[in-house]
Amino acid sequence: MKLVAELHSLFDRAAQHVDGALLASIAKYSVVVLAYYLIGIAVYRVWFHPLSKIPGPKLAAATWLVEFYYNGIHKGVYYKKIEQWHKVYGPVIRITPHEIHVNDPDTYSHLYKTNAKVTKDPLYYQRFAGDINVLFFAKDTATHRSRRDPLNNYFSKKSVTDFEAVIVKHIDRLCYHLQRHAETAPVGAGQKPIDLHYRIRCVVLDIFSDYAFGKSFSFQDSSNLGKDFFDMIRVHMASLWLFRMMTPAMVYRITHLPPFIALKLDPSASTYVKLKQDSKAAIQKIRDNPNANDLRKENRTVFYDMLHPTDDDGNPIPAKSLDDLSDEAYGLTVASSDTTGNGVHATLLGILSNPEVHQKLKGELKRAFPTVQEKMTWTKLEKIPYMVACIKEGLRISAGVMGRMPRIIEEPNFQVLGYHIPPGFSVTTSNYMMLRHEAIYENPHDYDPSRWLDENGNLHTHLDKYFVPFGKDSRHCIGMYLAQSELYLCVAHLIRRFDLQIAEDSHHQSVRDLDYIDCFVSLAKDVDKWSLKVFVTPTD
Ligand code: HEM
Repeated sequence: MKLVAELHSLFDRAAQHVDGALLASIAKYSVVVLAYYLIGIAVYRVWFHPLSKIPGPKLAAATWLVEFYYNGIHKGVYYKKIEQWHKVYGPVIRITPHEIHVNDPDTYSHLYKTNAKVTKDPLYYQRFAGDINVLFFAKDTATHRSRRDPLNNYFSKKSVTDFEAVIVKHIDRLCYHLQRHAETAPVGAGQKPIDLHYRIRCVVLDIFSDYAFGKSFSFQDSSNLGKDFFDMIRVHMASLWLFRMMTPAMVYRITHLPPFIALKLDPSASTYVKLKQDSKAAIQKIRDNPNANDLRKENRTVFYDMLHPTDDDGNPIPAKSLDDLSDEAYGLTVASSDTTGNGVHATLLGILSNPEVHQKLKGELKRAFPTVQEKMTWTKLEKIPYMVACIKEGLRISAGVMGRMPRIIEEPNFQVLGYHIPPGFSVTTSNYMMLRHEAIYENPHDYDPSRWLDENGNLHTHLDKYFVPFGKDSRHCIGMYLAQSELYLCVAHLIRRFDLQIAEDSHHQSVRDLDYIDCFVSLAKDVDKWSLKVFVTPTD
């Protein structure tokens, strides 16, 4: 009451004359009012909020600043903090004022099933990119379906298999560069190691750009191996945690500034601006191609189909604008790059740092493909149990999406391990924790393909229920077949065609050393420490 009376007298005085002392008083009282307001909100969130009974650190329940501290300031380490909190507070914890994190395999299956009554949490997803018209960020089920349906067919297993020749063409290019490197000098007689870090990621992007636009970025043959692009993703992803503190409208405006303003404010945004401009130009070219309607099936691209969408009965429906399509292109390019790149990286590192695994896989590949000229296909590779086990283990360790995948609950009676979660609040688990859960995997941080095999060397299926690198619900990865075919073919070609030997000055000597950033896609935490340097000898 005293405060209210003082504010009254303050406004009375303000009405009579404005002077410096008065302004200072206004500022002082504004700060006091704001402080009371913030304390009030924090008290409400911690003790009176519908989620107040959920265990967890009080500070994280009171404010989003805790998440910002670990992810924004300490560069994406919140997932590690959450993992520690689970050890202290149990499998269900509150990690932001409106979000519950669960570390329990059976809850994962309950939350991420195709018919679950949940939607992606807009507070998490849209705060990062604004309300843009792309698949990844679609909020409600109807919008999501309208964005996913035109793409589904294109990313089916059959479509990816039909595209295999192009995938292999880009992997052959990588093998060509390795062959050339091996010719500089034999191992032990002056050959320097070659770093596969960017080379692997370039293959992935060259394949994706060919798939999406019908024209490859050809990063493998560029002088800096696409480094600008990958650096740009890391800068963009790191800034996302700052965006989360803003409204979607503000984020949209920042990420859609006219290029000349964006470049003035931040010259390092040039790769982002260029990528958006290039993809828009590529899409425009497909649109304006006078022969577009005559394009043969095998020449069609993702964006050809998106420019000519049809409804379920095959009738044409209006296409998205060029700006929206270039946003979609950006989203798909980012979603496909480090996820798959890290998968190949972790799988190779796991194999090469375990001599027994390396020899066994090489032996199996030699048995299935006796000469290096023999054509390897994804279908044939999937028939080799040890190969499948090696890829599964790489996908498990690299986890694709390191951060969480929050879903808003719509069911009125949603229960998680005895806690009631009211509709409208957000529940999440993490693929990283699920794929390294101690109750499911023995020595979960080790690369061990044998965990996927029975005593006769055949694949067993009893862990499949928990194997979720691509998610499980209706929002599961649309690119999962493309990613898997790249992984199988890239790893198999490199292991069958070369003897690769990790150099001692390669930063990582085992998958345990790989350190990631908490985000939509798993990014290398400290990219300078992610070299994968190898000596190369071609095999007969
Ligand atoms: C090893 C590689 C990959 C892994 C492990 C992976 C994993 C995932 C996961 C776990 C999700 C669900 C994310 C969430 O709910 O927040 C997801 C979604 C998605 N992924 Fe992937 N991904 C990979 C490669 C790709 C590729 C190659 C593409 C390119 C087309 C892609 C495009 C997408 C898209 C568009 C979504 C959103 C789908 C939707 O909301 O309907 N991903 N991915």
